[in-house]
Amino acid sequence: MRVVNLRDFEDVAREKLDPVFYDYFASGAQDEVTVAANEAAYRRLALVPRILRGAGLPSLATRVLGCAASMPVMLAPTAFHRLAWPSEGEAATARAARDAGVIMIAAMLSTITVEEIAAAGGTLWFQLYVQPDRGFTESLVRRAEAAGCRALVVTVDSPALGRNERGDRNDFHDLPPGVFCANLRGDGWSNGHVRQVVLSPEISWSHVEWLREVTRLPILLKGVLHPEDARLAVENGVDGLIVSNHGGRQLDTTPASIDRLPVIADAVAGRVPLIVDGGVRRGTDVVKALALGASAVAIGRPVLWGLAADGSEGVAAVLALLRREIENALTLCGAASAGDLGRDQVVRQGMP
Ligand SMILES: Cc1cc2nc3c(=O)[nH]c(=O)nc-3n(C[C@H](O)[C@H](O)[C@H](O)COP(=O)(O)O)c2cc1C
Ligand SMILES: CCCCC(=O)C(=O)O
Repeated sequence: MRVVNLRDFEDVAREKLDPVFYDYFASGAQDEVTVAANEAAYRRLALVPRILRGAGLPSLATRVLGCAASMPVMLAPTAFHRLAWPSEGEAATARAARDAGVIMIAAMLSTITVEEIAAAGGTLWFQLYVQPDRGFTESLVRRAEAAGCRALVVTVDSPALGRNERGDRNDFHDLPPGVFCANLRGDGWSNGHVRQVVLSPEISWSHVEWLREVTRLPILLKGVLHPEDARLAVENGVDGLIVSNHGGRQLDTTPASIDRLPVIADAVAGRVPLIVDGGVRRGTDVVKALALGASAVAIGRPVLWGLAADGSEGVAAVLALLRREIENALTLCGAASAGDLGRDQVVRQGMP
């Protein structure tokens, strides 16, 4: 099959993957209402182009929290890349991100260590699930710092694991032999013993305060949907927010993340950069997010589809396709760069 867009990669990946792993990647919580809503919401938004602005070819390069990126797209943290590409896992993803000049947010639940991911040499941020064991959490932060990660992304939408019914039907509750959460096999643990990740409902703002003292890295909160939480985050010294519903994998029936972006942009009023993820599949989706106040978007599943299809080259192809689409959409919008878009260039389809 000839692959011409991001959705085509999902078809290729579905053919290649063990159906149980495919379901793990594709699925969301319960009825998957939010999974569908994330993509549907972009389709309900319409782009209003400006004309005759002589913008020339658009520049996609940007900076987020001091990190240069060749385009306003980053790799969302996703767990268990060796389920998609067993030989190399996240190392293949990291090479593609490096070569494309985009920021990769390495998941704490990666199947090779953060040090091994960092060896690719690209710009890396580290995603953390705060563990009730503060000593262990701090040791993960120190490892991420030492590996050269440039920001800490604290996932805050997971006080418990979402109810994944495809996983239940498939009885998928353990990783296959030889695949494990490499960062959780810490020093002092007997060979082969891997800590269990704990998703704790006790995580609170006090942990954010504590992390603020533990590290000088910029801290982003991932999974913010309420404007009051966005305000509290800024008050608590957080440096950036990821507007996200975890790709519809945590609380089902949450709103589409792109529909929350404007209210959160109003709440933070430019004080910290916003990244949005969930359902971004087209260059036009990226342009809509930028126009509505995002500094960048992040993509989750499309990266996994590229990885499953063709390893590092598959991820590279996904990023190249998206780049071309963003360039095309910006040009057709009359914009010279991401910053050249106005909020007035996005309206609800069917509305004046
Ligand atoms: C298979 C899979 C694993 C994920 N693992 C994590 C994770 O470990 N930590 C995290 O913060 N988010 C995780 N996410 C959520 C993503 O970071 C992101 O929010 C989501 O995938 C964006 O939606 P999209 O897949 O529609 O692009 C995961 C998502 C998927 C699909
Ligand atoms: C225990 C968490 C699993 C990783 C994750 O965040 C996801 O699958 O969405």
